[in-house]
Amino acid sequence: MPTIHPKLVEIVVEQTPRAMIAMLIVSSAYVFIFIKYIPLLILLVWVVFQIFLAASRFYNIKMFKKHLSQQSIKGVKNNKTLFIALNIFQAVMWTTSSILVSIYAPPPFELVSFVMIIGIITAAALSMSSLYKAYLVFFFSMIIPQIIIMLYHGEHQHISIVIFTSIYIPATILLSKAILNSRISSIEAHDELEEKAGELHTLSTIDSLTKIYNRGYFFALSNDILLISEREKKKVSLLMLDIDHFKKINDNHGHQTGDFVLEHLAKKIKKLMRKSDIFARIGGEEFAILLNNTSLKRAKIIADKVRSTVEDSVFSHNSVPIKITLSIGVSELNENNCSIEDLYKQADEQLYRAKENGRNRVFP
Ligand SMILES: Nc1nc2c(ncn2[C@@H]2O[C@H](COP(=O)(O)OP(=O)(O)OP(=O)(O)O)[C@@H](O)[C@H]2O)c(=O)[nH]1
Repeated sequence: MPTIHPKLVEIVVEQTPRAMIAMLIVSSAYVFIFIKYIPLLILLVWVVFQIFLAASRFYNIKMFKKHLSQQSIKGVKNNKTLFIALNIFQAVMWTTSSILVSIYAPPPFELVSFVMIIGIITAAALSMSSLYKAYLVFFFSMIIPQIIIMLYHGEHQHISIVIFTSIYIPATILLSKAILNSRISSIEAHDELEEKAGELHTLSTIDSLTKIYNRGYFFALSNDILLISEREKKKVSLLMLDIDHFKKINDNHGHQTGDFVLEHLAKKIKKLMRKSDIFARIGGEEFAILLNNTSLKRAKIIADKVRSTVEDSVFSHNSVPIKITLSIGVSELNENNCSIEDLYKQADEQLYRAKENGRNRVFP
């Protein structure tokens, strides 16, 4: 059985309170028109039932909303069943109103009552079409008794109305189906747009090989973090990491092995980082880590931990063991290095020194 899109249910939930208010207005108009003819006690009982029904529907909608937000499948299913049951009850109430008119009011008031019911059914197409089956149940529970009442009166004008109603039935069903289809298309378009936006966000922020942040996003994110850290007077450090002699890995084992090493190195380093650290691939075999709330002294300890972990690791690709080392440059946020570009420039210079001093080391 196909499941109904939760957004369709949400539309019904949103529109029902408005439909209920309209229903109470029509009920008041009915009382105002027919108080002259229908005995007060009967009318009072009818009104009490209508109010009870409105309260039950409001309560059901409230629970519907709650279960939707809790994503409770069983709760939503129960609310949907109750929604249909209450609509049938509502149809019974309006049929009763027409029967009362037929009994107590003089002709042609049965026609006034008929027009009122047709108006309710048409307006309900707007609020209920999203739950199409529920609308069909409501539609037929409302229209069939009306046809029977018209046939019961049996005059030429009543038969004429039944003839027009039989044309009106498929037209209204088509109208409600069209409303449903247009809502489904707009929901689908919206979902597709959200999905595309998500994909675009990933493409613009994540490096496709290593699945960590890319250069552009690293600078954008780091800029924001530096602004907050400066305001809160917190220390921030930057590590620039570069694989030593990476070219040799590509040359000796092939580009695919090089890619494998980059991907698994990123995974290994990520495990060593805190959630608040910003880890990114800056380009080629170069990575950066922005360490939040971390002094230069502490950053050097972290850098050396990363360096020694990588030195001790073996990256096995197609049963070929690959060993690599890292050179790491470290810089700290201070009055001379106050932008991410300054921090990056200084860490890059320190990285150059780490390379010059023999590689597989942290500088300073
Ligand atoms: N497999 C693979 N290799 C890459 C990628 N990006 C850059 N490289 C390679 O990384 C190597 C970098 O070489 P170099 O800049 O000479 O640096 P290095 O060999 O690591 O030497 P040092 O940095 O001086 O220790 C080049 O061979 C690039 O082709 C990539 O995405 N995948």
